[in-house]
Amino acid sequence: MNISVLGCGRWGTFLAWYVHKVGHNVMLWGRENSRNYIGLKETRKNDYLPLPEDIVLCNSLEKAVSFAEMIIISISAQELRSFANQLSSINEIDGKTFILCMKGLESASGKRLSQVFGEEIGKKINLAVWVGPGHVQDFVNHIPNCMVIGSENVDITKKIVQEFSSDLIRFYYGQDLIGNEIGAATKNVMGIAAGMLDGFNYSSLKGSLMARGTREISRLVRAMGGNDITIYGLSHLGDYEATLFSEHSHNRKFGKAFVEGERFGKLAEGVSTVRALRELSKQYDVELPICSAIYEILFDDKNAKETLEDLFLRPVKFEF
Ligand SMILES: NC(=O)C1=CN([C@@H]2O[C@H](COP(=O)(O)OP(=O)(O)OC[C@H]3O[C@@H](n4cnc5c(N)ncnc54)[C@H](OP(=O)(O)O)[C@@H]3O)[C@@H](O)[C@H]2O)C=CC1
Ligand SMILES: O=C(CO)COP(=O)(O)O
Repeated sequence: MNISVLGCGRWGTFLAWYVHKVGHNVMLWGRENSRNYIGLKETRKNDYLPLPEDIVLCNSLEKAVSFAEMIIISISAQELRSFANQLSSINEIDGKTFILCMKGLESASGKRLSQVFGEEIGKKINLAVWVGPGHVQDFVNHIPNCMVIGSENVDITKKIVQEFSSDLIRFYYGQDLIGNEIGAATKNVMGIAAGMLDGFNYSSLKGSLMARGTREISRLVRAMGGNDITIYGLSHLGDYEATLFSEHSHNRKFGKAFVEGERFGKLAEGVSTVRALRELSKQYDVELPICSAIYEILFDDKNAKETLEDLFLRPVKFEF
């Protein structure tokens, strides 16, 4: 099958490498002036992997769209609305299958990425999300993982899983798009919290963070009409090792650098997601103590150590 991947950063380039490895013809799109794109064009590699010669690099969106039956998108979540708007003017998108491989929520509205994409595209397309644990560094070293693909159409979910399954990635069919998207986005906020704990030498608290983080996000998912058990699946709890504990996680590194007074320059999606969560917490009247603490530390200039320690001063309550 012909597959295009739109976005040639860390994850997009990996996805192109992966779908090529499982036997597809692949076109990888990047912006003309992108440092990532130019680097790949010049050297056929990036910091993570060598790009096989028969993956076609291209910077025409029209060409990338018309080439493929399935189109994977992996760009920064906050850019999805304007990018989808650009895509919507391309006639050939009708009837194609789009797969969002990103973990975020629109920060101003709290909307899920499939909602944002659907609103802007306004054409008849198939839409799915592909999330769950996995770092490029592990996959290229042949370390397998499990991930989840979900959509509102189970036939589409099954078709994508069939095309992309391999002994490197075992997929599960997602059953709850709300839970999978909220779960994938919010694990990054827990990753930032974990990085802060690491920065304060409080790493032993990450077990508690796992227990209480899943609990508060599952309450949100339920209020939004999703299934709270989804949060204990691959998109959220299943991604904690790769985020809360991994040396590769950008979100964890961001949180650690933040409390150490350093700057972490790479994309940490949890920063924008925590803004979205403030909005969702109000919209659905759900208390999100850990997410609120991270918001106050990042955006209200609250003292990080005191704010995290204040979580211990909350009234005693039943665990579940
Ligand atoms: N296991 C998983 O499912 C993983 C998922 N991810 C997710 O993938 C997404 C991307 O992360 P990552 O690859 O690390 O980020 P990077 O910063 O490495 O890449 C982001 C890419 O988005 C592109 N981009 C940004 N804005 C636009 C725009 N307006 N139009 C077109 N392209 C744009 C950038 O372009 P340019 O090259 O021009 O800068 C860049 O290529 C995130 O949502 C992240 O959470 C990441 C890792 C693992
Ligand atoms: O989603 C990921 C791992 O599954 C990547 O996490 P980071 O963006 O924190 O590196």
